[in-house]
Amino acid sequence: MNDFDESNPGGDAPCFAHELVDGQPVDPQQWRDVNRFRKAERIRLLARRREVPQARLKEMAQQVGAGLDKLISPQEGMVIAGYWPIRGELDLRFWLKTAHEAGAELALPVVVQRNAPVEFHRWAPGAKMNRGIWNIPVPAVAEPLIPDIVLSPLLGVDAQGYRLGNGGGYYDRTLAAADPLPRVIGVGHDFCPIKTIFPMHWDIPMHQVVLGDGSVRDHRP
Ligand SMILES: Nc1nc2c(c(=O)[nH]1)N(C=O)[C@@H](CNc1ccc(C(=O)N[C@@H](CCC(=O)O)C(=O)O)cc1)CN2
Ligand SMILES: Nc1ncnc2c1ncn2[C@@H]1O[C@H](COP(=O)(O)OP(=O)(O)OP(=O)(O)O)[C@@H](O)[C@H]1O
Repeated sequence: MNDFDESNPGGDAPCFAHELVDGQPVDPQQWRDVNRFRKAERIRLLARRREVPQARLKEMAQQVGAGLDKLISPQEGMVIAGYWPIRGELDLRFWLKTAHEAGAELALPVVVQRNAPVEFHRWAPGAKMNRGIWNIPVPAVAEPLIPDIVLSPLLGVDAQGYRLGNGGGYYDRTLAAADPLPRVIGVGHDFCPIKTIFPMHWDIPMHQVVLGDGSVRDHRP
């Protein structure tokens, strides 16, 4: 396109070859490049996870639990969303159980519709579960709750606190629709950090991140 072409003083028609995400234009070529990078990183990090022995996964979960203890004082009236571990994610159900015993209410993410925000449904340790989309276990009784705190499982996290997840955009959509924004605490393995995920306008940085080496990072107030 040449806006200064004298034979075409009005300039070319503006380029509408943009896709809209959340009502905002996204340059398709940039998104293609970023998507390719994220895909490769997901594959690398998932492979890395698969190499971790069970005993080390347990150790890392304990470390994350200790980190969460420094950040959160579970109490009555507090709603904490955890997750049911899949694909080598850290199993923090022991920590959730303690939080529940301290009076906090718990919830798990449920994909109720593809490419839409997730809902958080009430859960307690031992509750009856069903298989949801992608076979992820979800509470058999669907009682939506609004969490104050969301523990968000990471595949990767960048230096600014942006999350690389499974690639469905579920947490991003959920947080974009949430008002007020809950406190989002990313949790993951010690090898999750990457330099940048090349954040796009819909990516929302997490408040804090706790990793399997016991580290706790603050990213936003
Ligand atoms: N434990 C846990 N529960 C969770 C999440 C999570 O990351 N961890 N989610 C956090 O978002 C939601 C589920 N997100 C998911 C996103 C994509 C895929 C998935 O399998 N994607 C396919 C390709 C995409 C497709 O088929 O449409 C794949 O990876 O092969 C699975 C879960 C809700 N529950
Ligand atoms: N707020 C939003 N509204 C509409 N689409 C969105 C929104 N947020 C993300 N998406 C879409 O979701 C897709 C995946 O996004 P992204 O790569 O950030 O996934 P992710 O955060 O790794 O996945 P997940 O949250 O499921 O673990 C992108 O194609 C993006 O366009």
